[in-house]
Amino acid sequence: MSATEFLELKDVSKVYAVRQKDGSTQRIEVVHEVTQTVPEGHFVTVVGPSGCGKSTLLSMIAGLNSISSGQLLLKGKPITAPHPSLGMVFQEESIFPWMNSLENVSFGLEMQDVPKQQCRERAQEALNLVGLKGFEYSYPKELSGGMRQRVAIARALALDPDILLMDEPFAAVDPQSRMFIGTELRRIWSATGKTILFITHDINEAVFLSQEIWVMSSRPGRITETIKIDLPDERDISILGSDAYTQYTGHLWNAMRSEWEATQESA
Ligand SMILES: Nc1ncnc2c1ncn2[C@@H]1O[C@H](COP(=O)(O)OP(=O)(O)OP(=O)(O)O)[C@@H](O)[C@H]1O
Repeated sequence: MSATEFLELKDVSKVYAVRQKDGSTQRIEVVHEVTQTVPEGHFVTVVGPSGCGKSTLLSMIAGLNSISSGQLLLKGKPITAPHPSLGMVFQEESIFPWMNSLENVSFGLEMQDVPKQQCRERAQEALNLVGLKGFEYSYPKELSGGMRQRVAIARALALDPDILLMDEPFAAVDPQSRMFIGTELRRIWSATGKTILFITHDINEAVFLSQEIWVMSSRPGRITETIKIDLPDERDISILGSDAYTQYTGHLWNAMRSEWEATQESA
């Protein structure tokens, strides 16, 4: 399989029917003709102003939302419904408060009728991978926000997806912890070789994490720029002071400012 055949978006658009005061519906285009490819094993981040259609784009790739036109292909096959090869991690904490970490991570596997013993083994492996060995029997309220999100990542990884879709997964984590959990995510990504598609509002996080950043325009969301991040693969927080890092964040701030200004003008 050539790299371009892994995840392909060809002229993908999304139109929502938005209910009006008089009960009628108005068709609003939210995503406009997005054509992009994600090679297998890549880490791609989507940034753009609030409401530009980032989550809509991700939910279409997850098969949770239909496309209005265009083509969306994973390994050459159309994505039409949620699929086990697509793992999702959301912004809001989605782990169950009444289950401990091991039970939370096992849950998805049990739903797929994986034998109980195998569920526990795979859940334990996933928890080890996200650095939560020793916290298997802790309940969510006994973990920090960052640790709870790592349980959510472990739950997605335990299902061994081809691609991990992450919609602002660290939005509720405090800024300092966020950079550390970002370092953890890079380590998990290197260890598993998974393809990751990540959404964030945080420019520093986008540059720190990614190999490639897609800048989305204000609604209807188009990809206005694809930025390759040519920073060393081994990234830790020491990179934050480097000239190259500062240049990328500066460039991204400017790109985002133009899009933000466009949202204000159309408001
Ligand atoms: N099911 C729906 N029906 C109608 N409109 C919707 C629906 N879901 C989202 N929208 C609208 O589509 C637009 C894009 O929403 P989306 O959540 O994709 O944007 P976003 O870029 O992820 O926003 P944010 O950064 O604020 O999370 C918004 O104007 C939103 O109101």
